[in-house]
Amino acid sequence: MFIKHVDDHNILNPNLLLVRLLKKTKKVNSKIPILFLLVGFVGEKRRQTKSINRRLSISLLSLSSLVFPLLYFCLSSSQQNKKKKKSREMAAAEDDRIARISSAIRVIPNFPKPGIMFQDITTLLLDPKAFKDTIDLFVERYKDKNISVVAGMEARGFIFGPPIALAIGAKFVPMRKPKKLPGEVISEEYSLEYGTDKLEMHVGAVQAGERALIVDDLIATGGTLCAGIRLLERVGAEIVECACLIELAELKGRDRLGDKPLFILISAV
Ligand SMILES: O=P(O)(O)OC[C@H]1O[C@H](OP(=O)(O)OP(=O)(O)O)[C@H](O)[C@@H]1O
Ligand SMILES: Nc1ncnc2[nH]cnc12
Repeated sequence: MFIKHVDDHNILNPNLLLVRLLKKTKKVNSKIPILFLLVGFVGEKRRQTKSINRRLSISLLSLSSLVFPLLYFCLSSSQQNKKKKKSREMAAAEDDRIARISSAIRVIPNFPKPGIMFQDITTLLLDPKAFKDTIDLFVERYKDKNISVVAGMEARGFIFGPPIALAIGAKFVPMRKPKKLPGEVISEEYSLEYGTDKLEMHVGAVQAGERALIVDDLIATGGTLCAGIRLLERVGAEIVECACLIELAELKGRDRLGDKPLFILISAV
């Protein structure tokens, strides 16, 4: 209502301008412009009733209610622009890291069987920057997630799991192929892209209620990760996420994980 009133007096309406500015950006959401809005409003009310000098000083007050919100608006939008620029730069840096990781992985056709396009991560290990970037990307994602267990699948999960575990302050629990672990074990069988296998975990390595991350180099059919999930759930652990460097998306292993989230860096065909 006061907006219409000021229009009637045919003066520059700071309040109206402020309201338009506020409408333009939902992100300017602070008590400061509202304070100035109130000051302007009170000034406008009083301007109608007082002497010329009083009206002049009150008009100045009203004008300040335009200048300060404008300044505030300019400052906050420049801060928002800086934030947007920073997040664009971070996304670009992440893309660069993923591109480098991806190009460091070698693909060998027909290994170990005809028709298999083997994703060879040993070449990634030869590139210390790409290897470190791989670990860093996982660590950045999991460092504040209150994870106490990183479970790694034999054999290539043993390469990526331990550095992630150390960096996020979690213990590392190996999930091994049969008859490798010396203590009492629980085991789970699973099917692979090329055969069947079994995974085992030491009894007592993980306690009920612990928050676990499962790490492997690659998900193909999802059988290996499913076995890992079953082992951890049998002892009452909570699966926070499964993390793999590579996903063979065509094999739809992700679908076998049910409601367990999967994070991957690279999708391969
Ligand atoms: O999603 P899946 O169909 O279960 O396949 C993925 C698993 O296959 C590979 O390991 P592999 O069993 O070949 O063992 P290795 O690491 O000892 O070579 C890979 O490292 C994963 O662990
Ligand atoms: N295509 C593949 N490359 C590397 N490791 C694998 N494990 C299962 N399928 C694989």
